Amino acid sequence: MKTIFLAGAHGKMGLAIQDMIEKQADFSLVGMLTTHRSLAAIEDGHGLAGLAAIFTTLESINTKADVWVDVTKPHVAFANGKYALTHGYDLVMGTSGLKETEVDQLRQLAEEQGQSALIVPNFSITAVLLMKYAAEAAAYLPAAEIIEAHHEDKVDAPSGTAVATAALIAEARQSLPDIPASDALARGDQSQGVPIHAMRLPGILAEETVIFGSTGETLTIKQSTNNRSAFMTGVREAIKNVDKITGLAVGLDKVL
Ligand SMILES: NC(=O)C1=CN([C@@H]2O[C@H](COP(=O)(O)OP(=O)(O)OC[C@H]3O[C@@H](n4cnc5c(N)ncnc54)[C@H](OP(=O)(O)O)[C@@H]3O)[C@@H](O)[C@H]2O)C=CC1
Ligand SMILES: O=C(O)C1=N[C@H](C(=O)O)C[C@H](O)C1
Repeated sequence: MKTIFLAGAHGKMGLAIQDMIEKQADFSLVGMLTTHRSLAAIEDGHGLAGLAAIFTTLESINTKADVWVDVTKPHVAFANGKYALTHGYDLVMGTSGLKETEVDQLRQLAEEQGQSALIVPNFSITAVLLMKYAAEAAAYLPAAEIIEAHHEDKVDAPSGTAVATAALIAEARQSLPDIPASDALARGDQSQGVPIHAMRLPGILAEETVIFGSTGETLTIKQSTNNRSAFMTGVREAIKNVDKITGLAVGLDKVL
């Protein structure tokens, strides 16, 4: 049996994860961190209220679990991750937007505390495959740009998936592309030398396109997520297998 503490339990991902947990015979949700604003949703009957303890601050938590799953917001995720790793939890961090320095600090904490941590930029299998194929292509095609599109509520940009994809491309390519210097804002934000263009629109959940350019040809790799159910197999596998990680790892592929 895996006991789980869910932070961000009444957001869009949190509610979907509660449903997923309820269907697993070997998972038990023991605690949830949420906000005062979300208490209304709980009163309206959303989620597993009554089956797990609900907390609204880190200081008030008085329960323990094997795994802390975080699907909150970028400005609170680092504090949550630190709390989890220093209070006996393994950590599955789904929240995007952590800074590189924060990831480094969480890695150090996981090592010091003997806990396991998995940061998952994207729980969907198509996104995991897109990142794998993009890294393979980058070894032959160094010039690449990323276009990501998300729903209008997403607070961080570029997306965690786009930043992770850029890191994989940067690591895999053997030469640097010749990107002409430009002050034009429309050239996107660069992450590790890979331009990323971000869109936020109603009607879209999450999409990523990577376009590689070469002499007289291009290669386009694209994935689309249309429903949050696409993330749930990945969340389940991350919870089941996070304890196999030593220290901190990034990417769902590390537990698949
Ligand atoms: N790795 C992946 O595959 C995926 C990652 N994500 C990421 O997961 C995160 C959540 O996404 P989503 O569910 O769509 O966003 P939501 O805004 O719907 O949910 C976030 C929830 O966290 C709550 N929250 C805010 N502050 C705290 C806090 N201090 N403690 C506990 N809960 C808090 C929010 O409450 P309130 O509204 O009151 O502020 C809200 O209910 C985002 O960073 C997103 O990028 C999303 C999908 C897939
Ligand atoms: O906020 C979202 O919705 C998503 N966030 C993650 C990201 O930043 O890449 C994963 C997925 O794209 C959905």
